[in-house]
Amino acid sequence: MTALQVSDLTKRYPTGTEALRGVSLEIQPGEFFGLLGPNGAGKSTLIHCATGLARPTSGSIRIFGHDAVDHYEQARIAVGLAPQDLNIDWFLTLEETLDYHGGYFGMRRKERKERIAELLDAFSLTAKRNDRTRTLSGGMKRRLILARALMHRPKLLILDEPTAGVDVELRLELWHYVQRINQEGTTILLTTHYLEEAEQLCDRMAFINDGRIVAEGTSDALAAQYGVASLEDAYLELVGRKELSRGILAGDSGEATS
Ligand SMILES: Nc1ncnc2c1ncn2[C@@H]1O[C@H](COP(=O)(O)OP(=O)(O)OP(=O)(O)O)[C@@H](O)[C@H]1O
Repeated sequence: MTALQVSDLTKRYPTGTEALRGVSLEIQPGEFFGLLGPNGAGKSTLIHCATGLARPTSGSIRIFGHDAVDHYEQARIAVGLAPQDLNIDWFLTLEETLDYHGGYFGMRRKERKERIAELLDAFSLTAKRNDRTRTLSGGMKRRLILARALMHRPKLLILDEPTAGVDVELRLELWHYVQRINQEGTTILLTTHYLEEAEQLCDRMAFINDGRIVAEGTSDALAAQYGVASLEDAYLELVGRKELSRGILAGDSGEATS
């Protein structure tokens, strides 16, 4: 069964913007799949449609066979979302944050308690379990976001630019965590602006531009499709060299990609 099946999806916002113009995509169980594209390409809109935060104008989305548009409940249970923005309640402790999330997804008290202990340990957060989330460091907040997304044992984890604005050390640490989650069997959809990140983590990826999937495959296949030597060159063919000169492909630590 396909983990995520998006068929001919369109999304027109009330403003008239056509954010998605017939997107079709399939991600297989266990895959680590990257969605790459410039600002405004439609990545967040696609994620919002797949997580029930936005309603597509037309087309269909199935998550492990469950309709994610009209009968969302089963599909929603199969998905964990780690959003780009740190949308945490700053007045809750770490344990409460995970506990409320588990409760929302219908987990029983005993199951929640066990899962919280397991996740706090896996993400090296046990010592902080009774602290309020606002006292955490940036890296700990990112790890908590990941732990919360995994709390209800989703089969598909969606990571929306998980390392945007983080330093190199934390980026490597987060890569390590998400690779392990994938190796343990969770399917992952990652959006990122960092080509190095996509190359390190993803089995396959797709380029999205102006609401359309314009290329799809492994890093090597994408390069071959554009007749260039690397993923970076293929991406530059897609977005044009202007974006690179504005620094969008460079990490926050200042490491340049060309
Ligand atoms: N709620 C909204 N109402 C109207 N237009 C929107 C809304 N959300 C996004 N858009 C528009 O839809 C298009 C796609 O935006 P989207 O946020 O999906 O792109 P993105 O690829 O995630 O970009 P970024 O990399 O900057 O996050 C853009 O033109 C954007 O301005």
